[in-house]
Amino acid sequence: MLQAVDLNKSYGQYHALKNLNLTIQRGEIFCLLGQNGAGKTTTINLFLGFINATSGEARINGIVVKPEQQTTNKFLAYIPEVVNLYGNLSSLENLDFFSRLAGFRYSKKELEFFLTEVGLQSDAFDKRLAGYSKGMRQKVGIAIALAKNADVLFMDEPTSGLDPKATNEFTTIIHKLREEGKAILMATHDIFNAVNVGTTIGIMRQGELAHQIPAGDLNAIDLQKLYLETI
Ligand SMILES: Nc1ncnc2c1ncn2[C@@H]1O[C@H](COP(=O)(O)OP(=O)(O)OP(=O)(O)O)[C@@H](O)[C@H]1O
Repeated sequence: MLQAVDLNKSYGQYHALKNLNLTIQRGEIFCLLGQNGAGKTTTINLFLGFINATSGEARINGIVVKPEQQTTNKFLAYIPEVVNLYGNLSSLENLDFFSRLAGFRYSKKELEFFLTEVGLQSDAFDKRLAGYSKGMRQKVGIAIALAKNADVLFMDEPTSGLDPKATNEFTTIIHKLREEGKAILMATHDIFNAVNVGTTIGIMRQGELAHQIPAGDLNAIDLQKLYLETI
Protein backbone atom coordinates (compact mmCIF):
# COMPACT_ATOMS: atom_id res chain seq x y z
CA MET A 1 0.00 0.00 0.00
CA LEU A 2 2.78 2.42 0.99
CA GLN A 3 6.34 1.79 -0.04
CA ALA A 4 9.69 3.57 -0.08
CA VAL A 5 12.30 2.02 -2.35
CA ASP A 6 15.89 3.26 -2.01
CA LEU A 7 14.43 6.71 -1.38
CA ASN A 8 16.89 9.61 -1.11
CA LYS A 9 16.59 13.35 -0.66
CA SER A 10 19.55 15.70 -0.77
CA TYR A 11 19.82 19.45 -0.50
CA GLY A 12 23.12 20.19 -2.23
CA GLN A 13 25.73 18.16 -0.36
CA TYR A 14 23.37 17.55 2.58
CA HIS A 15 21.60 14.17 2.70
CA ALA A 16 18.30 14.72 4.49
CA LEU A 17 17.13 11.16 3.69
CA LYS A 18 19.43 8.26 2.93
CA ASN A 19 18.30 5.13 1.13
CA LEU A 20 14.98 4.62 2.87
CA ASN A 21 13.26 1.27 2.36
CA LEU A 22 9.98 0.53 4.09
CA THR A 23 6.58 -0.98 3.44
CA ILE A 24 3.35 -0.15 5.26
CA GLN A 25 0.38 -2.44 4.59
CA ARG A 26 -3.33 -1.93 5.21
CA GLY A 27 -4.07 -1.90 8.93
CA GLU A 28 -0.50 -0.94 9.80
CA ILE A 29 0.48 2.14 11.77
CA PHE A 30 4.11 3.05 11.28
CA CYS A 31 5.41 5.50 13.88
CA LEU A 32 8.58 7.34 12.94
CA LEU A 33 10.65 8.59 15.86
CA GLY A 34 13.86 10.59 15.71
CA GLN A 35 15.50 13.81 16.84
CA ASN A 36 14.75 17.16 15.24
CA GLY A 37 16.19 17.10 11.75
CA ALA A 38 16.38 13.28 11.54
CA GLY A 39 14.32 13.18 8.33
CA LYS A 40 10.78 12.35 9.47
CA THR A 41 9.01 15.26 7.79
CA THR A 42 11.16 14.84 4.69
CA THR A 43 9.89 11.24 4.44
CA ILE A 44 6.26 12.34 4.76
CA ASN A 45 6.76 15.22 2.30
CA LEU A 46 8.15 12.81 -0.31
CA PHE A 47 5.06 10.58 -0.01
CA LEU A 48 2.78 13.59 -0.17
CA GLY A 49 4.53 14.81 -3.31
CA PHE A 50 5.40 18.13 -1.67
CA ILE A 51 9.03 17.65 -2.71
CA ASN A 52 10.86 15.67 -5.41
CA ALA A 53 13.05 12.70 -4.51
CA THR A 54 16.72 12.95 -5.46
CA SER A 55 16.62 9.23 -6.27
CA GLY A 56 14.50 6.17 -5.49
CA GLU A 57 10.73 5.92 -5.33
CA ALA A 58 7.87 6.64 -2.94
CA ARG A 59 4.86 4.51 -3.95
CA ILE A 60 1.24 4.62 -2.88
CA ASN A 61 -0.98 1.73 -3.93
CA GLY A 62 1.79 0.72 -6.30
CA ILE A 63 1.87 4.09 -8.07
CA VAL A 64 5.05 6.15 -7.95
CA VAL A 65 4.49 9.57 -6.37
CA LYS A 66 5.22 12.30 -8.91
CA PRO A 67 4.70 15.82 -7.55
CA GLU A 68 3.86 17.29 -10.95
CA GLN A 69 1.16 14.67 -11.72
CA GLN A 70 -0.63 14.33 -8.36
CA THR A 71 -2.03 10.93 -9.37
CA THR A 72 -1.61 9.54 -5.86
CA ASN A 73 -3.44 12.43 -4.12
CA LYS A 74 -6.82 10.70 -4.29
CA PHE A 75 -5.58 7.85 -2.09
CA LEU A 76 -4.16 9.93 0.72
CA ALA A 77 -4.98 12.41 3.43
CA TYR A 78 -2.59 14.57 5.41
CA ILE A 79 -3.24 15.67 8.96
CA PRO A 80 -0.62 18.27 9.90
CA GLU A 81 0.36 19.16 13.45
CA VAL A 82 -2.07 22.06 13.42
CA VAL A 83 -5.16 21.38 11.33
CA ASN A 84 -5.91 24.68 9.60
CA LEU A 85 -9.44 24.79 8.27
CA TYR A 86 -11.86 27.66 7.77
CA GLY A 87 -12.32 29.23 11.20
CA ASN A 88 -15.51 31.04 10.28
CA LEU A 89 -17.19 27.84 9.04
CA SER A 90 -18.57 25.08 11.25
CA SER A 91 -17.15 21.55 11.22
CA LEU A 92 -20.11 20.41 9.11
CA GLU A 93 -19.47 23.21 6.60
CA ASN A 94 -15.71 22.53 6.50
CA LEU A 95 -16.32 18.82 6.01
CA ASP A 96 -18.87 19.49 3.26
CA PHE A 97 -16.48 21.91 1.52
CA PHE A 98 -13.43 19.62 1.59
CA SER A 99 -15.47 16.54 0.63
CA ARG A 100 -16.81 18.36 -2.45
CA LEU A 101 -13.28 19.48 -3.30
CA ALA A 102 -12.28 15.79 -3.33
CA GLY A 103 -15.29 14.97 -5.53
CA PHE A 104 -17.69 13.61 -2.88
CA ARG A 105 -21.16 14.98 -2.07
CA TYR A 106 -22.75 13.86 1.19
CA SER A 107 -26.07 14.49 2.89
CA LYS A 108 -26.07 16.26 6.26
CA LYS A 109 -26.70 12.91 7.93
CA GLU A 110 -23.68 11.37 6.25
CA LEU A 111 -21.46 14.32 7.22
CA GLU A 112 -22.68 13.99 10.80
CA PHE A 113 -21.81 10.30 10.68
CA PHE A 114 -18.16 11.06 9.83
CA LEU A 115 -17.90 13.60 12.65
CA THR A 116 -19.47 11.13 15.08
CA GLU A 117 -17.05 8.41 13.90
CA VAL A 118 -14.09 10.52 15.03
CA GLY A 119 -15.70 11.29 18.38
CA LEU A 120 -16.61 14.96 17.91
CA GLN A 121 -19.44 15.96 20.26
CA SER A 122 -22.64 16.65 18.34
CA ASP A 123 -23.17 20.04 20.01
CA ALA A 124 -19.99 21.24 18.24
CA PHE A 125 -21.10 20.31 14.71
CA ASP A 126 -22.68 23.70 13.95
CA LYS A 127 -20.19 25.84 15.87
CA ARG A 128 -17.53 27.90 14.13
CA LEU A 129 -14.16 26.17 14.03
CA ALA A 130 -12.42 29.28 15.37
CA GLY A 131 -13.52 28.26 18.86
CA TYR A 132 -12.34 24.64 18.60
CA SER A 133 -9.48 23.16 20.63
CA LYS A 134 -6.49 21.58 18.89
CA GLY A 135 -7.89 18.08 19.54
CA MET A 136 -11.29 19.01 18.09
CA ARG A 137 -9.66 20.45 14.94
CA GLN A 138 -7.67 17.26 14.58
CA LYS A 139 -10.88 15.23 14.74
CA VAL A 140 -12.33 17.31 11.90
CA GLY A 141 -9.11 16.71 9.92
CA ILE A 142 -9.49 12.95 10.38
CA ALA A 143 -13.21 13.16 9.49
CA ILE A 144 -12.19 14.81 6.20
CA ALA A 145 -9.79 11.91 5.57
CA LEU A 146 -12.67 9.45 6.15
CA ALA A 147 -15.05 11.42 3.92
CA LYS A 148 -12.38 11.46 1.21
CA ASN A 149 -12.21 7.68 1.59
CA ALA A 150 -8.42 7.94 1.86
CA ASP A 151 -6.60 4.59 2.14
CA VAL A 152 -3.45 6.15 3.49
CA LEU A 153 -3.09 8.77 6.21
CA PHE A 154 -0.02 10.85 7.00
CA MET A 155 0.25 12.57 10.34
CA ASP A 156 2.92 14.92 11.63
CA GLU A 157 3.26 15.16 15.43
CA PRO A 158 -0.42 14.32 16.00
CA THR A 159 -0.26 14.29 19.81
CA SER A 160 1.96 17.33 20.27
CA GLY A 161 0.15 19.84 22.48
CA LEU A 162 -2.81 17.54 23.18
CA ASP A 163 -3.83 17.03 26.81
CA PRO A 164 -3.96 13.42 28.14
CA LYS A 165 -7.71 13.09 27.53
CA ALA A 166 -7.41 14.33 23.93
CA THR A 167 -4.40 12.03 23.40
CA ASN A 168 -6.45 9.12 24.70
CA GLU A 169 -9.31 10.01 22.32
CA PHE A 170 -6.79 10.22 19.49
CA THR A 171 -5.53 6.71 20.37
CA THR A 172 -9.10 5.37 20.21
CA ILE A 173 -9.62 6.92 16.75
CA ILE A 174 -6.33 5.49 15.46
CA HIS A 175 -7.23 2.00 16.65
CA LYS A 176 -10.53 2.29 14.80
CA LEU A 177 -8.78 3.45 11.61
CA ARG A 178 -6.42 0.51 11.86
CA GLU A 179 -9.38 -1.88 12.13
CA GLU A 180 -10.87 -0.24 9.04
CA GLY A 181 -7.70 -1.13 7.15
CA LYS A 182 -6.13 2.30 6.75
CA ALA A 183 -2.36 2.50 6.41
CA ILE A 184 -0.90 5.27 8.55
CA LEU A 185 2.53 6.88 8.63
CA MET A 186 3.02 9.09 11.64
CA ALA A 187 5.99 11.24 12.66
CA THR A 188 6.09 11.71 16.40
CA HIS A 189 8.23 12.53 19.44
CA ASP A 190 5.75 10.79 21.74
CA ILE A 191 7.33 7.45 22.64
CA PHE A 192 4.47 6.39 24.90
CA ASN A 193 1.84 7.06 22.24
CA ALA A 194 3.97 5.36 19.55
CA VAL A 195 3.94 2.15 21.61
CA ASN A 196 0.20 2.55 22.22
CA VAL A 197 -0.93 3.09 18.64
CA GLY A 198 1.91 1.80 16.44
CA THR A 199 2.15 -1.58 14.83
CA THR A 200 5.72 -0.80 13.76
CA ILE A 201 8.17 1.70 15.23
CA GLY A 202 10.96 3.23 13.19
CA ILE A 203 13.82 5.22 14.70
CA MET A 204 15.57 7.67 12.37
CA ARG A 205 19.05 9.04 12.85
CA GLN A 206 20.63 11.61 10.53
CA GLY A 207 18.45 10.71 7.56
CA GLU A 208 18.69 6.94 8.04
CA LEU A 209 16.11 4.49 9.33
CA ALA A 210 18.35 3.01 12.03
CA HIS A 211 15.75 0.63 13.53
CA GLN A 212 12.44 -0.85 12.45
CA ILE A 213 10.75 -2.86 15.21
CA PRO A 214 7.31 -4.49 15.62
CA ALA A 215 5.60 -2.42 18.35
CA GLY A 216 4.50 -5.55 20.23
CA ASP A 217 8.15 -6.38 20.95
CA LEU A 218 8.66 -3.29 23.11
CA ASN A 219 7.21 -1.43 26.05
CA ALA A 220 7.66 2.33 26.40
CA ILE A 221 10.69 1.99 28.72
CA ASP A 222 12.49 -0.41 26.34
CA LEU A 223 11.72 1.89 23.44
CA GLN A 224 12.97 4.97 25.27
CA LYS A 225 16.21 3.14 26.06
CA LEU A 226 16.68 2.05 22.45
CA TYR A 227 15.81 5.54 21.23
CA LEU A 228 18.38 7.19 23.49
CA GLU A 229 21.05 4.67 22.47
CA THR A 230 20.27 5.28 18.80
CA ILE A 231 20.12 9.04 18.39
N1 LIG B 1 14.42 22.99 1.94
C1 LIG B 1 15.47 22.56 2.64
N2 LIG B 1 16.71 22.98 2.38
C2 LIG B 1 17.78 22.53 3.07
N3 LIG B 1 17.71 21.65 4.09
C3 LIG B 1 16.49 21.20 4.41
C4 LIG B 1 15.30 21.62 3.71
N4 LIG B 1 14.23 20.98 4.26
C5 LIG B 1 14.73 20.21 5.25
N5 LIG B 1 16.07 20.34 5.34
C6 LIG B 1 16.96 19.66 6.29
O1 LIG B 1 16.72 18.27 6.23
C7 LIG B 1 16.89 17.68 7.52
C8 LIG B 1 15.70 16.82 7.85
O2 LIG B 1 14.59 17.66 8.16
P1 LIG B 1 13.16 17.09 8.60
O3 LIG B 1 12.24 18.26 8.64
O4 LIG B 1 12.81 15.95 7.75
O5 LIG B 1 13.45 16.58 10.07
P2 LIG B 1 12.43 16.01 11.15
O6 LIG B 1 12.94 14.68 11.58
O7 LIG B 1 11.04 16.07 10.64
O8 LIG B 1 12.60 17.05 12.34
P3 LIG B 1 11.51 17.67 13.38
O9 LIG B 1 11.36 16.65 14.46
O10 LIG B 1 12.19 18.91 13.86
O11 LIG B 1 10.26 17.96 12.62
C9 LIG B 1 17.12 18.84 8.50
O12 LIG B 1 18.48 18.95 8.79
C10 LIG B 1 16.63 20.04 7.73
O13 LIG B 1 17.32 21.21 8.13
